[in-house]
Amino acid sequence: MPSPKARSSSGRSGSVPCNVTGGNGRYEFISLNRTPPPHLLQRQGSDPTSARLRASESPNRRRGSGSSTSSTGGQQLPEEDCMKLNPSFIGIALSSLLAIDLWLSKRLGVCACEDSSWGSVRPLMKLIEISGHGIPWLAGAAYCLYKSDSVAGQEVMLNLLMALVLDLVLVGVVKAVVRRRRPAHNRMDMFATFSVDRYSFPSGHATRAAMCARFLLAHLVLAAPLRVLVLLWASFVGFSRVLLGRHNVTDVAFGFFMGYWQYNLVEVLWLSPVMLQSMIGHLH
Ligand SMILES: CC(C)=CCC/C(C)=C/CC/C(C)=C/COP(=O)(O)O
Repeated sequence: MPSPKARSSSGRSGSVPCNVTGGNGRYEFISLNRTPPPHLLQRQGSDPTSARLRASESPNRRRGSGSSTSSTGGQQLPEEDCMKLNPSFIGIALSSLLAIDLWLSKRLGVCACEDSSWGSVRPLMKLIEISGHGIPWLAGAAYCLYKSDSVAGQEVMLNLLMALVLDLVLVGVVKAVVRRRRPAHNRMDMFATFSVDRYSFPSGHATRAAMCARFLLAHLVLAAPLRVLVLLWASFVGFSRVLLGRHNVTDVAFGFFMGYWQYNLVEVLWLSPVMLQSMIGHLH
């Protein structure tokens, strides 16, 4: 492996240096996508330093002038070098978004502990947290299913239960795959968590809030003030995750997005009484 210094300045065979010194001792920058001016090409070939560096190249580098190179006006550019020297626009945009996300989330984590600037409202935030937790929702849906005496009511409650379980599974899978750590300022004092809940992307509370809000609006809640209340509740659940320092903003934003689409999946998988009866029939 050539040293980093040698890699950045070498006039290796088949490649164009990022910068070279001109005759006046100043650096001249040239584009990788353009053919270098003849005086630079000539200097590449004759300069004893660059010749020495070319000679010390690794076999890999030398192979770079073969099939895995891109041609630029007769010059061969190793593709790996092009990628390093020209970081992609998407890469820069993502790193910038991530930096803004971390900065904003840290600033908004004003209830992360009791002595934070809004530490006094932490108990209220934790109450909102519990309202979006999986256990009260699963227990509530199971209780309503048990108490419901109409077929329509049982159908809705059974599908809500199925939606809640689906949400836990999907969020668990994404968390286990992405493995993004929770913000450093978070205190891990949440009640009843799975092992994947040490990861923060996406927010399980946000997915549940978005999915349940859509579910309630579609099947249960009818009066306009209650519909507004449901939407406010879902928004507060998401926002409280960042205020408590549990999540970064992007975890919650993606959680809302995922929960919204999860509801569409629930509609596709909707269990009708006829289907249930045939499933029960198959079991017997
Ligand atoms: C019946 C049964 C196994 C219930 C499990 C319910 C449970 C422990 C859900 C976890 C809910 C939770 C803490 C999610 C994490 O939410 P984030 O917003 O912090 O991702």
